[in-house]
Amino acid sequence: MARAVDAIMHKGDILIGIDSGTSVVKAVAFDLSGTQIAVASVTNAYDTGAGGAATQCMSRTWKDCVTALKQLGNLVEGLSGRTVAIGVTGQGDGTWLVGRDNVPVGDAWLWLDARAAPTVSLLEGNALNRARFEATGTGLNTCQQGAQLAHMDRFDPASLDRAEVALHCKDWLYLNLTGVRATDPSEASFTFGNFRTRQYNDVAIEALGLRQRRHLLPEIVEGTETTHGLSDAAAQATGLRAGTPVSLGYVDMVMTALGAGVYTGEADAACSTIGSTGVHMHARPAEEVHLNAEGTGYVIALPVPGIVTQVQTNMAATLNLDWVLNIAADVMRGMGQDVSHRDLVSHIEGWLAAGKPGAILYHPYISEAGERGPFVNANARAGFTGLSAANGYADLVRAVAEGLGMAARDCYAAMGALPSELRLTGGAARSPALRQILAAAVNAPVRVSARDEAGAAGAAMMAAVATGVYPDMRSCISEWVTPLLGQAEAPDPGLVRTYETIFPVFAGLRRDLAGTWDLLAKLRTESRDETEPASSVTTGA
Ligand SMILES: Nc1ncnc2c1ncn2[C@@H]1O[C@H](COP(=O)(O)OP(=O)(O)O)[C@@H](O)[C@H]1O
Ligand SMILES: O=P(O)(O)OC[C@H](O)[C@H](O)CO
Repeated sequence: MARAVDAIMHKGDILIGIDSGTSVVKAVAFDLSGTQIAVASVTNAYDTGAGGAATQCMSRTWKDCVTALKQLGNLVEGLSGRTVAIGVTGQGDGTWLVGRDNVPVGDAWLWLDARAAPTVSLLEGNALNRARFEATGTGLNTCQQGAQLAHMDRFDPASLDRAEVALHCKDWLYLNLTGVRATDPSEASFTFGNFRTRQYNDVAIEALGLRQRRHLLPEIVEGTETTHGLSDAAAQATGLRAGTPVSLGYVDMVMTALGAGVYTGEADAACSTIGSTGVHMHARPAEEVHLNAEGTGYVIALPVPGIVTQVQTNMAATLNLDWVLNIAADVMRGMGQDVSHRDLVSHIEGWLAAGKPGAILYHPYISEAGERGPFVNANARAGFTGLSAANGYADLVRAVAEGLGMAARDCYAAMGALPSELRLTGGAARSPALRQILAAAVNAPVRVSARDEAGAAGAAMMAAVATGVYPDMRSCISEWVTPLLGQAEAPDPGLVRTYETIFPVFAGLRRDLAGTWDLLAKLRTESRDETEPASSVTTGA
C-alpha cells in the first residue's frame, strides 16, 4: 500500500539498475520495494594481447548497454513511462580515456590488463607510497587506473595528451546516458584520494607521479544526492524518457556487496562475492579501518555516510573452476564429444562430493595478472601440490574449490579477526558443497541472499535514495536487502578442523613460492615472442 502511494508520488513504479561487468552487461527492472521484475543481458567481449594487454572497445560497451535497455523495454510493458530513475554501475579499475567531443581515445584498458606491472614496481619504491596507501587505503596493483595512467605517461604520453578525461567503465556509460563527465566517490578515493573525505588527495596523486595529469580526473558526483537527466540522444537510443534521473553508482564490487548484505547493521558479518573474481569485504566506520603493514587491499566507500568497506580481493575465483572444467571439455572435444560449460557446471556438485577433502593443495592464482590479495604479485601462478597417481579428476575439482576457500581465508586473515557470519554471492554461491567449503574455510556460518542481480540492485538502490523513494540508504537496505537473506548454514566441525590444519601450509607455501614465480616470469619474458598474436575473449551468459 505504502509503495502504491509512492508509485503515484514518483510518477512511476520501476527503478532500473545497469551493471556492466567485464563479460556481461545487464539491465534489470525492480519495483519500488526491490522486487526484481525483469533482466536483460548482453554478452560483451574483450581482447588480450602482448605484454598482458586486456582491452575493451568502449563504443561496443555503450552499444551493449543500449541493447540491454532496449531488450528490457521489450520485457516490461510501458517501461519508459514507468521508470522513476536509473542507477548505473560497472566493472572497476581500468582506464577509459575520452577525448574531444566525448570520443574514446582508444580501447579501454581493463582491470585485467597487466601491462603496468613494471610501473607498479617502480611506484612501490616511491618515498610517498606509504602516505598514498594511508590516504587511499589501497595497495598498488596493475588493475588500477593510477598505475595504468602512470604507465601510459611513461610509454605512451601521446594517448594521454589526446585525452580530456580519464573515466571508469560506469562513468563512461554515465557520460553516454547524461552527457556529464564524472566519477563516483568510491573509485575516486581508492585510486587518487582519501577514503575519509571521499575527495582527491594531492599526496596520492603526487605519489603516482601524476601531478601534470591531474586535469584528467573528473568531478566527483555522489549518486545518492545528485542525479542528471537522461539526454535526448540517450533517450532516443534506448527508448526511455528524456530527463529520467540517472544516478552514478559506486564501483560494482560494493554495489554487489550492498545488494547482497554487506551492511545490514551486524558489526562483524562479512560478504564475499565468489564470481569470476573473489571479493572479500567487511563494512566498517572509516575510523575503524585496519591498514596492514604490507600495504595491500582496498578501502572502498559505501554509499552510506562514514561507512566504508575494507576489502581484499583475489584476481581470480571461479575463473579457476572454469579453467579445470575447460580442461575436461578440451579432452572431450579432442575425442569428438562436445560438452557445454553449463553441462560441466551441473557436474561440479558430484565431483565435489566424490573428491577427498584436504588431500591436495591448490593455489588459485590462474590469472595472467597474478594475484592482488592479500599479497600483490603479478608473477604469482596457480599450482597443485600433493598429487599422486591415486588422484582422479574429482580430486582436482575438489582441490580447486578448496583453493578458493583457502584464498578467502587468507584474505580475511589479513583484515583482522575472521567474520562471525559470511554472506555469499556470485556464481559459486549456487553450489551447496562450495558453500560448505567456504563456511569451513573461514569457520563461520554462511548465508546466501535470494537477490539474483545484486550489483544492479545496489545501483538501483542508489537511484531510489537519490529520488526520494527512500529517505536514506539504511531504510532502503531494510526493505531491499535484509528480508532476502537466507538461513544460516553452519560449517561442518570436521571440515573446519581439516582446513584449520591445512591453512598454515597453504599460506606458508605461497610465501615460499614467490622466488620461483619470479624466476619463471623472467624465463617467460626472455622467451616471449614479441609478435604474440592478440586474441579476443567472449565470455559470460
Ligand atoms: N552451481 C554451480 N556450482 C559451482 N559453480 C558454479 C555454479 N554455477 C556457476 N558457477 C561458477 O560461477 C561462474 C559464474 O559466476 P558469475 O558470478 O555468474 O560470474 P561473473 O563474476 O562473471 O558475473 C561459472 O562460470 C562457474 O564457474
Ligand atoms: O567484471 P566483474 O567481475 O563484474 O567486476 C570486476 C571488478 O570490478 C574488478 O575486479 C575490479 O578490479
